[in-house]
Amino acid sequence: MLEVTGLQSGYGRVPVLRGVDLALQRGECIGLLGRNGMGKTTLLRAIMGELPTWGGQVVKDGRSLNGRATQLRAKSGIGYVPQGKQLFKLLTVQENLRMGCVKNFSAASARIAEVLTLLPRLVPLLDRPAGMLSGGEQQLLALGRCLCGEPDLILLDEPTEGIQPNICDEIIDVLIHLRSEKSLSIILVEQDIDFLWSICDRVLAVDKGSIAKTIDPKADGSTEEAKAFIGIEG
Ligand SMILES: Nc1ncnc2c1ncn2[C@@H]1O[C@H](COP(=O)(O)OP(=O)(O)OP(=O)(O)O)[C@@H](O)[C@H]1O
Repeated sequence: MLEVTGLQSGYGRVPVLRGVDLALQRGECIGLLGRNGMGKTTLLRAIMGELPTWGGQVVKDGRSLNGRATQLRAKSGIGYVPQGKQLFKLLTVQENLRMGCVKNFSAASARIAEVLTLLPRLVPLLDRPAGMLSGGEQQLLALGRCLCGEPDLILLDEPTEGIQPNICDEIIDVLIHLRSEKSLSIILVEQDIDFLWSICDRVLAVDKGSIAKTIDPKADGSTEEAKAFIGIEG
């Protein structure tokens, strides 16, 4: 469903992605792992069209997305939950969810109701400004807003950063459910190896703007391999 070939991108005139290749099937989850500044966020942003494609191709469901604006990529079924969440802090939870209904605004109420069945913790918070939620609640809202766009592929950038374990578990449960019930495809940037290993079919190790190796989470010694790659002892 997604094929990225030879993708090059960066900031200003500074190259970051130096020819990234990856392919993702429907219902598959791949993780991106790597040390700080290696290009993981840049890769998600380039797939989403927030950064220009300098070389290579991003193809979804057989159609090239090169030259297509972020909004059109969202309409093609890609959802993005950026690091730092980028919520509308002064708008309520309900209004933020409404803003996410990019595919079919006229059916927003029904879609929001559906998303709230997956994220019931947001129900009592619907009238509260997003800026007055806890960090974990904001993360759930960011995921909920993304799901309101009815994506079939979501790009998640460090969803567990700085949040409590119980909310991490809720996020994992929702992702596992959507993957198995709706064949949602996921690209997940995460530093938390347990999280990656709980959900990913493959983990791609990103180094200096390209994919250095592919790790099979089911293989013996794979967590040690991952820790060695990002420089964690033990
Ligand atoms: N807005 C920006 N303008 C210029 N350079 C940037 C910008 N954002 C990131 N960079 C640079 O691009 C490189 C890759 O950054 P990126 O955020 O993709 O790394 P990352 O692998 O996601 O790291 P982290 O784990 O720290 O989030 C880094 O050298 C970074 O300093």
